[in-house]
Amino acid sequence: MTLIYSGNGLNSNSAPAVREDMEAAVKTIIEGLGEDVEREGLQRTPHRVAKMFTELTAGYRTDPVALINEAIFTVDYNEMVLVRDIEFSSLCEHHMLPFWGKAHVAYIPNGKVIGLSKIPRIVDMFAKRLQVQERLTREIADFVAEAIGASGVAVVVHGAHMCSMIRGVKKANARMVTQSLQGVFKTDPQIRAEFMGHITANYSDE
Ligand SMILES: Nc1nc2c(ncn2[C@@H]2O[C@H](COP(=O)(O)OP(=O)(O)OP(=O)(O)O)[C@@H](O)[C@H]2O)c(=O)[nH]1
Ligand SMILES: [Zn+2]
Repeated sequence: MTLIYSGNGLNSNSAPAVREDMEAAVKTIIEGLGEDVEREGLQRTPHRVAKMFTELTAGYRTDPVALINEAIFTVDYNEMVLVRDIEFSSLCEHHMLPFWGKAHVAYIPNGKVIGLSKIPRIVDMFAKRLQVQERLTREIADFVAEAIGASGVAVVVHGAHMCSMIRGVKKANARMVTQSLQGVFKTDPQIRAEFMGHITANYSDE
């Protein structure tokens, strides 16, 4: 299997060492705020922040082949598969502030299905990077499409962006909705309508 998004081969489970130059950069920011970097509460903050950003960008170090772990199965099923309400958090690439929300990922198989848990793992691999919501949405769809050769893929993402909630335009209630519709989801209005119906439905187990 060839995958378009190759990781750098590192295993995302082993936390990488925190770079000292990142800590120094955080220290510079704290000093720029006029704070005393040596006071007790701030002494380890450069280390904590560098470690935090490394954790929040673990997707750069996720190996996509290890993620899928060959969990692609031949199944005689050619109807929609949908995993909805996948919570995610990411960092906006403009401000490095969080954005978070839910992703809904559907596909129509073409002979192959993918392990259920792999869909949220794919969402996380692309969310844990510096992102814009549009690219996140597109990358999830492209990856699923290529991994299983689906007849169609649909991804809808709802996001709340802290950078426009607590600063700047300060619209705490505004939400961004993005979508990537590929294959039959783009060409067949009925399949698209079924998908939209499933992601807006209230199921009794919720
Ligand atoms: N399209 C898109 N824009 C985003 C996303 N996250 C943040 N932004 C926007 O990126 C833009 C950056 O605009 P700039 O004018 O360069 O930055 P700024 O001066 O901080 O802008 P304001 O947020 O308007 O104060 C802002 O409009 C943000 O709302 C995203 O996921 N997608
Ligand atoms: Zn932002």
